[in-house]
Amino acid sequence: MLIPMLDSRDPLLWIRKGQGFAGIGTALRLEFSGENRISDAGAAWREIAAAATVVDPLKTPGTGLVAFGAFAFSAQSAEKSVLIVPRVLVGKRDGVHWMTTVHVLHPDQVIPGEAEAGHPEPTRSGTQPEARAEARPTPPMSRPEPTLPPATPLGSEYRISLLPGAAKPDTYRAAVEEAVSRITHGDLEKVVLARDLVGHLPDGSDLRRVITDLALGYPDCWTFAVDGLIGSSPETLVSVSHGTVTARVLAGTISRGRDAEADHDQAVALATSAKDLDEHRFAVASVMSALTPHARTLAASEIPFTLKLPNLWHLASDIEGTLGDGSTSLNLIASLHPTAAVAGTPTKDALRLIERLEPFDRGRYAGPVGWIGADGDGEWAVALRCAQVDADGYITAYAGAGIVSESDPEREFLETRMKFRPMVEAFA
Ligand SMILES: C=C(O[C@@H]1C=C(C(=O)O)C=C[C@H]1O)C(=O)O
Repeated sequence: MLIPMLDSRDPLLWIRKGQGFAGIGTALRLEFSGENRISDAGAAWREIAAAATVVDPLKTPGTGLVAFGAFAFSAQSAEKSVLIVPRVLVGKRDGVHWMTTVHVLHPDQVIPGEAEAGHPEPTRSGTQPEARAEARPTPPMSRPEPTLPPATPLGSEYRISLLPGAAKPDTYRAAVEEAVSRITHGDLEKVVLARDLVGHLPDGSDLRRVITDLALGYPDCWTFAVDGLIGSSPETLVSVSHGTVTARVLAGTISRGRDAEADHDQAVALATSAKDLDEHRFAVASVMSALTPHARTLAASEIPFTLKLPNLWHLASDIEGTLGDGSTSLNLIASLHPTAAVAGTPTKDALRLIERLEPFDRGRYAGPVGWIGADGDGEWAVALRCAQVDADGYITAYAGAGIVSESDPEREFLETRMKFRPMVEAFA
């Protein structure tokens, strides 16, 4: 496992289905803010990648020079958006294991990203599968075996309650009611309204405990930890690999049933709910229109499917295409963010209403979180089912729901409660 190697208070992680990578230490940290935070990051990353000497014999997604990123939802946010290049990255994908070390030769310049392949897993078990040996780079054979960062035992257990923050339950219900009336008046079609829960992490607490719970409990989600933003998101904002672009749009939610039959009925109810299909349609349309100018081919599933998670069902659509304009994954998220799944439709009106009705700064909640490689490929999720843990230990978790004309304040409140479950349980 990668998690035991992480820093206990400042972990860097990107993992799904047991595959992904862990970052240790910081070689480079870049901060961005304001309207152009994502495109500024894209431009900065192009320069860094162009100046770097990368030794990457593996050429697997995530080998070579990689930056983790987390971006604020709003242009007005006080929270910084970041790109972080770890000093050491340990990765695992499709049976290949690697370690990348980064040396910064000049403060304004990152130089070599070296991927060392075929390294044994931290829990050494003797013989190694052949795939790993084959992936080992040949020259220079004389290079010493890289030493993996040590795995350290997890710190003692703790239990933290997350309680309503700036948006109390009644404030939230009132905000939903107001949004429904604005939608009914024709001011906009959909808005996603969130609320917050807060808590405090005692000194010396090991955040790897929370991350382990998330990774084990939500293996099909992207479990991430970037600059204190920790969570397990089911929603792929965009993934780019060798010219192929994919996205998974989620919008429309229902609770799981108590037994198999009730659970099946819930999935059918969701798949046939006019309200949820409406919400979903807006979200797919926003992703399709943002990606279309960059794609040579692009297609979404004909009808959404139901995606089962441990805490709920979602309506989901997968989108796939080929890139036509050489965009990097950061260029694409600059076009995509914020989608109608987390903002609403039309975007500008939805953002204005969020600003007015949510009594807190979303920070990086609902913003893009993920990674980018030197070639621009990368994987980005929408930062959902997450919390920001700041340097003083203050924790803020967020969850929202898409409001359309048929929305009911109590049901939307209960939906946010379901969405909080991963974080509430991981801290409890
Ligand atoms: C806004 C959130 O989730 C988004 C909203 C959904 C909905 O309204 O049904 C479903 C998935 C996400 O796109 C959240 O988890 O906080």
